[in-house]
Amino acid sequence: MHLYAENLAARRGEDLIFSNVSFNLAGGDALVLTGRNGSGKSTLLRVVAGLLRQEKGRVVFTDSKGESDHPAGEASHYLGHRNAMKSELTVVENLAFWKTFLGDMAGGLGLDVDETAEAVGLAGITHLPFGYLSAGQQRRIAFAKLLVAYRPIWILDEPTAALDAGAERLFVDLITAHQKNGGIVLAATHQPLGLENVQEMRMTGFAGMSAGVWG
Ligand SMILES: Nc1ncnc2c1ncn2[C@@H]1O[C@H](COP(=O)(O)OP(=O)(O)OP(=O)(O)O)[C@@H](O)[C@H]1O
Repeated sequence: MHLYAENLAARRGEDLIFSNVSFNLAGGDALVLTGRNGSGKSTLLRVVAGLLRQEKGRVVFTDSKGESDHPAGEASHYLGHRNAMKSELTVVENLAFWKTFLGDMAGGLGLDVDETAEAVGLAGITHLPFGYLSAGQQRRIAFAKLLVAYRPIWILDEPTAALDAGAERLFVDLITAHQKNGGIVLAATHQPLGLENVQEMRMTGFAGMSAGVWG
C-alpha cells in the first residue's frame, strides 16, 4: 500500500499557500506536519482528503494489490477540527450512523459500536446525547468514528488538541495500532505525538504571496 503526493500546490482564495510538496508513504508509515498557525497544514490535509482541489500536482493511493482504483480521499478517514457528530443524537446513534454510512473498505473490518466506545474509554455513556459530553469526551467519540469503519489512511488535524494526558496516550496507542496493522497516518500537530515510523514535514507557508505556480 502506498500514498504518494507529487509537486502539490494549493490556494485558499487568491493566495498560494504552498507549492512543490511531495511525499511517499508506505503501509505502516506516518507523516507529521508541523509549522506555525496558518502555514498550510490543514490545507494540505484537506487536499489529500479530497476536500479541496489542488492547484497543481497529484495524489495517488495504491492499495495492497498495487491497484489505484480509489482516490486517496475515498480510502481515508478525515478527523478535522470539528467532530462531525450531531449534538441531539446519542453517542450510539451517531456512531451507528457513521458505521452504516461509511461501510468498510476492502482490507479491514470496523469494530462494532460498543467496542469502539470501549476502545476510547467511554463505554458507560453511549446512551447520552453527544451534546451532553465534555469537550474531551466529544473528541474521544469523534476519534471512535475512525474505528467503526475500516479505512487504510487516517488524516488527522490536531487530533490531540485540548485533550488530557490520558486521552492523548490513548489516541497515540490507537494510531500506533493502525500503523502496525499496515495503515498510513497523516497528522498535523503542534505537539510531538511520539509516533513510530514517522517522517516530519515542516510547512512554512507563503505569507499571502499571490504568485502563480505555472510560470
Ligand atoms: N477559505 C479560505 N479562504 C481564504 N484563505 C483561507 C481559507 N481557509 C484558510 N485560509 C488561509 O490559508 C492559510 C493556511 O491555513 P491552514 O488552515 O491550512 O493553516 P494551518 O497550518 O493548518 O494553521 P493552524 O495551525 O492555525 O491550524 C491561512 O493563511 C488561512 O488564513
